[in-house]
Amino acid sequence: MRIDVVTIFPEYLEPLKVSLVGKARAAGRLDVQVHDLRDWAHDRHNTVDDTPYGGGPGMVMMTGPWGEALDDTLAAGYEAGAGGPALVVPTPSGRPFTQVLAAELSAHPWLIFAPARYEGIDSRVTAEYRTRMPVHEVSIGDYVLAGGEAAVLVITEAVARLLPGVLGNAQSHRDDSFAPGAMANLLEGPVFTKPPQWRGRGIPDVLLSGHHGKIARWRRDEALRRTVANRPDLVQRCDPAVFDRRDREM
Ligand SMILES: Nc1ccc2ncsc2c1
Repeated sequence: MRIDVVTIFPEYLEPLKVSLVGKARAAGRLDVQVHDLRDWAHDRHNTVDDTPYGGGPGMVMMTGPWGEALDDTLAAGYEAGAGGPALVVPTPSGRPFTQVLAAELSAHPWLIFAPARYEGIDSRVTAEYRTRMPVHEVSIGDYVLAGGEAAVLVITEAVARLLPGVLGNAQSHRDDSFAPGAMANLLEGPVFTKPPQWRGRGIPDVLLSGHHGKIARWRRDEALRRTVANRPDLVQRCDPAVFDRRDREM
């Protein structure tokens, strides 16, 4: 997969050089290119925003720099042999980002991220590029951020870990709270590792029993307990088998 990010804060994307995404880049499974939008703002002040038509607070990112930046980014990607681009626009008014959407995005061979600052990007930009490629407007949640760069980090990590060969232990993403399967829509329960005693706190006996059926049911029960407490909205989406009282692995 190729990822391009066009942003006025390229340094915000430095974390894409470390950890899982950094390793995927080093292994050649992911090619990430970050571009400074101001390189396509040609006035003396490298202006990328202006006041909104119709009035109102804040500033809107202008068509000019974005159009030139996206055209050049597309040309460079095609030149490098990439194909099948999709534009990803992180925005609070976008479709909620979920594991399902992460899987959808991971199916594209090339993602171009256009994180906005200020009040957003002139809507003609997405209208223009919708004629050439899929455009995904994506929200990572209902809170106020200064821009979309943090969302690029979140979306990129969630997508990269779904790419073939990126996760060392294939089991890991099958066990995720939000991955398909019998434990889907259940939050992860408590986890423990050595030492067996820490500040007078031990390990639940069942986890030391070696009884896989009992361990599996305990984990289901604890996951259900946490899901009811923190995400009651997910409970109705759980596989009915999680409520099965028998000691059995699922
Ligand atoms: N403020 C805010 C909230 C969610 C979100 N998702 C992508 S950019 C963004 C910005």
